[in-house]
Amino acid sequence: MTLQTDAKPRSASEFGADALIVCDNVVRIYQVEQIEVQALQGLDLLVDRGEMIAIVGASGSGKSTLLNVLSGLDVPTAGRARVGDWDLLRMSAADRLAYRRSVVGFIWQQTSRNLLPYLSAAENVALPMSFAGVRSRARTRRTAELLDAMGMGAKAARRPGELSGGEQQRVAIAVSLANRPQVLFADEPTGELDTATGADVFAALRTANESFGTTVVIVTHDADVSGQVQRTVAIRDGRTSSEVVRRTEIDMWGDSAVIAEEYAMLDRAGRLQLPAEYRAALGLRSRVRLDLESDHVGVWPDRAREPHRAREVEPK
Ligand SMILES: Nc1ncnc2c1ncn2[C@@H]1O[C@H](COP(=O)(O)OP(=O)(O)OP(=O)(O)O)[C@@H](O)[C@H]1O
Repeated sequence: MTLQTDAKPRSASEFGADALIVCDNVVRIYQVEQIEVQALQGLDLLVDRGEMIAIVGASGSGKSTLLNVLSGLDVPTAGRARVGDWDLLRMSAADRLAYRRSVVGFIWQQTSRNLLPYLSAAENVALPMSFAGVRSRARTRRTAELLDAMGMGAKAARRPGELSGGEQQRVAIAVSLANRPQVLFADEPTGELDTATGADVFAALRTANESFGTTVVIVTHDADVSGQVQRTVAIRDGRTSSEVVRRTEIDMWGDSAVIAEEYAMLDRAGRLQLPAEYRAALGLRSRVRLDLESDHVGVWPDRAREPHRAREVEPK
């Protein structure tokens, strides 16, 4: 089987050695007739076990491609991608099936795509356990536990067509958790829902994370969702471009406030992308001057390029 390549243990210095999900310089190129489309252009991403994160980005930035790679549906062209001990570039077809069946769970935006319409909610949840050979009594017990946790215990006998969109998504989350996956990937899980129903589905994802210990990765355009997770990773042009990290601070009067800080991503070669608005505001172009201070690095425009300076240094 697949599991991490060579029998060597991961060295502590390896990029993301302790992370559950590691994308290291991942490239995915699609060939459409004679044209190459670079959907992922050297993407780096680390996700720790137990995290719940959101991935955001404009249309075409590579979010779906990344989810397809991480969920084992697609294979990167180059780079390194690992989830737990599974090397996503070297899996055989049989490994891929086992990986998709028991290591990862998936929630699609289209509610109808997550459930079989002719089975009840309980039968939908039990099905992946049947495929995995879980015995009948254990299956029944876990099905009830999951549907209760998702607030769907009372509607276990209903078919998807007899449930609202939000209820279907909550059953879908129960289905995805059936075989105790390490990670749950959700692609716009609240995209088809109104705000209140979306909040219920987000609460169910939080239950999956907090009560079942599942790491949750959500691709979303929904600012409400991305504002409620500890970390939001932004993707631009097939790379991670920035992260917003949120933490709760309690002041001396005991009042808590969520502090959100935005970070730019520094890749392993030390490269950093400055936001376009910063570059425009200071006229930063091809060359900048760096100053190392005791607690930060200053980035300054290239003075030699300013018109009056340029004249001073122009050769006669
Ligand atoms: N199967 C494919 N064949 C060719 N090009 C593709 C394929 N899938 C995606 N692409 C291209 O790769 C780039 C990234 O697409 P991707 O679907 O990952 O973006 P996205 O961020 O998920 O967008 P959206 O938010 O619209 O779903 C786009 O330029 C897209 O046209």
